[in-house]
Amino acid sequence: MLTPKVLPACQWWTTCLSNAVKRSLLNFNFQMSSLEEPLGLDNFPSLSGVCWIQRFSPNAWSPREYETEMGNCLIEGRQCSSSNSCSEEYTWGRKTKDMYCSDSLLWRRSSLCRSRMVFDNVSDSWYLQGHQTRHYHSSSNGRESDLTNKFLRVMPKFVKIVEVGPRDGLQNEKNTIPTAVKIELIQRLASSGLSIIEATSFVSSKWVPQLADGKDVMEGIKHIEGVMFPVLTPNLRGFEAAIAAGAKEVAVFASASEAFSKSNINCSIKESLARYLDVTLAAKKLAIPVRGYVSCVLGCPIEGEVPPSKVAYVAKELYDMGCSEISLCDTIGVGSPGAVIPMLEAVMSVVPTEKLAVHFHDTYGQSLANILISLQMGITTVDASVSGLGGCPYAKGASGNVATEDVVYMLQGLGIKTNVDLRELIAAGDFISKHLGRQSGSKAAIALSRIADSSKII
Ligand SMILES: CC(C)(COP(=O)([O-])OP(=O)([O-])OC[C@H]1O[C@@H](n2cnc3c(N)ncnc32)[C@H](O)[C@@H]1OP(=O)([O-])[O-])[C@@H](O)C(=O)NCCC(=O)NCCSC(=O)C[C@@](C)(O)CC(=O)[O-]
Repeated sequence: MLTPKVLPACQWWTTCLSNAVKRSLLNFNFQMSSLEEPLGLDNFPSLSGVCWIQRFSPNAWSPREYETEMGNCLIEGRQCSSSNSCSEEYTWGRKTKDMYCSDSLLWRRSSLCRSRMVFDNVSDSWYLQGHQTRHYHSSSNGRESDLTNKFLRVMPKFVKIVEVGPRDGLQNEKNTIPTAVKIELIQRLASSGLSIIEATSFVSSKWVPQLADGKDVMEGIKHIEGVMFPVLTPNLRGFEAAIAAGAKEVAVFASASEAFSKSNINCSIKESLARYLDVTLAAKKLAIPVRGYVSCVLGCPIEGEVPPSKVAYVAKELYDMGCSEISLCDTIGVGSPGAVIPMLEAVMSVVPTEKLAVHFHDTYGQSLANILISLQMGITTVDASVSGLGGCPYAKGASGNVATEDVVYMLQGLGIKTNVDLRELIAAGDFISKHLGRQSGSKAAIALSRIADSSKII
């Protein structure tokens, strides 16, 4: 039972909570919506992930100040204990409009910023899935912020996104995409704020016919300023063609798997490295930066497992020959964070972390988790493809790359800057998806397109 002394304190806290929510939400016109539609975010106020975090950080509200002596609190007329047991349990599916505004808002807020909301632990969080419980318990001062910091302090403030859609994305399409469409896609991507967009390839058109118009694409985008347009070059011939077409940055692509190297570029790893040495030497003379890709870092469609030591070897070779950045590619999207950690650890022991990028395909739905763990390990450059376009023609079963929209959405939720306007990016994704006649591969883009006014969210 609550003592008479405790009861007013709790009621006051409940009122404070409700008022704080109302004040903090920019005087929005909040309408209750059915929690039967958990993603119905139409009425969300327009706040970036960062704002949400600042406004709703546990410290901002200092719930511990309102905790009862007994560790109990009466919320909305129900008594719950700090042990997370509650006399009445509700699943979210069973929640209805009867829920109080504050409850609904808290759930919505935690849902929107779920990736950023790292609190004490599940039982101490603002929202308790499956429970009506709302207890703002803190047994030791500053515990929430310590834990929040523990997870977030390692995160970079800025992540550089390398957009690979026009190259990695479109190289795999069955139907040829008109050059004009490629150029417009690149223009739209550049308008969204992306500053590095891999534009095309200078490879054999017999091998990759979809990108046979590389020269024309380069011609069509040469007026775009402030954006780097690296292109793929498999050998010196490709490098020379790329430079003649106006390329200011190129990329070479080796593999950590012998079988994939043979299948993709028709030579062994050793032979490919010799070719790339020619490219990097030629590039050095022209002060052209060379990006190096390592494919199959978490598995090969032919060989299967690929040891981290092999990945580290190829990455170091590329780095030593002068590649300014090494992108580690899970070509078939088979890896999960448990595999990313040892792979990155091996590569980081031979190549400086700041020279590394990650490149995930989303075949098994692991890309965002893999990116998150990579960021925690110090990576600050992420490859992505608008609308999740992509796949390698020589890696059967590989699905598209992680969608750039999903990456930007996650990074925004973490309060990490990218300089990318998500709305413009989604518009670019819509453009190419419509052209290809299929739905976007970006979950964030699909979800946001269903919302009447997405400007309230992003
Ligand atoms: C490497 C080669 C050229 C070897 O190709 P080849 O057939 O082994 O060797 P070749 O030297 O005999 O060349 C064959 C023909 O291509 C010509 N050729 C030769 N070089 C070029 C060139 N640069 N540009 C245009 N044409 C070229 C060459 O002149 C010849 O023409 P032909 O005499 O028969 O008329 C070929 O295997 C090739 O082009 N492979 C490219 C494969 C490719 O682009 N794969 C997709 C990109 S990699 C990828 O997707 C992975 C990545 C990066 O995204 C990361 C990931 O997720 O893993």
